[in-house]
Amino acid sequence: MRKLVLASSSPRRKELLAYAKIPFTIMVSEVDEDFDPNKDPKEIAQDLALQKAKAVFNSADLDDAVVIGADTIVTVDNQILGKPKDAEEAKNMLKMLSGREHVVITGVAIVSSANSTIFYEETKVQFWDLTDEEIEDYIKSGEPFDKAGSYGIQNLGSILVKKIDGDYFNVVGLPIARTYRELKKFFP
Ligand SMILES: Cc1cn([C@H]2C[C@H](O)[C@@H](COP(=O)(O)OP(=O)(O)OP(=O)(O)O)O2)c(=O)[nH]c1=O
Repeated sequence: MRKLVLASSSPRRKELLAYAKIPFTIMVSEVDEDFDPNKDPKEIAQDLALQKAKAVFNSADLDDAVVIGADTIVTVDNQILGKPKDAEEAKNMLKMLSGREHVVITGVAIVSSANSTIFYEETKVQFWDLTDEEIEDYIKSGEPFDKAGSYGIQNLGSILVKKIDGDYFNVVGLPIARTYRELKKFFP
């Protein structure tokens, strides 16, 4: 049986991939997540996903394995919001997102020795108007810091969200239904 490897340190991705009931192991390789902000966000998310998957694929004797990597970014006003560096940046991001719609893009790369697949999913998310106090309280919870756009829809961040259009799991970090369909092609 071919081995599936998740190239991710994200506990959310581990949980979501487990839903598909395909056994997998986790291996993580350091990838410098710098990107050119002038590039198309869809390309950035897919490029970073591919870099993560390739870094793991090339780091060990994984010739027969299938490696999956993903990257999630938030875009609003043609700006790309990654993970906040500090509370100030988290505050600025949440202020930008308050009362309006933004787009969450997750790029996914599935790499094997014979062939690879790269795709993305996008989900529109609309936030309620947020008061300064709500933003401060949310930052104090610590939740924004390891998340693109400074929020996590799956926990306390759920109370910021008015509406979503698209795959919920894509926002959390892995569009699992589409990913499952693509993965099945590697495990006929
Ligand atoms: C918008 C949003 C993002 N996120 C998370 C998903 C990703 O883990 C993170 C974006 O960072 P990523 O760089 O995509 O992933 P990561 O660094 O956490 O993990 P790895 O690179 O090892 O795979 O933001 C949520 O958990 N909930 C949300 O609602």
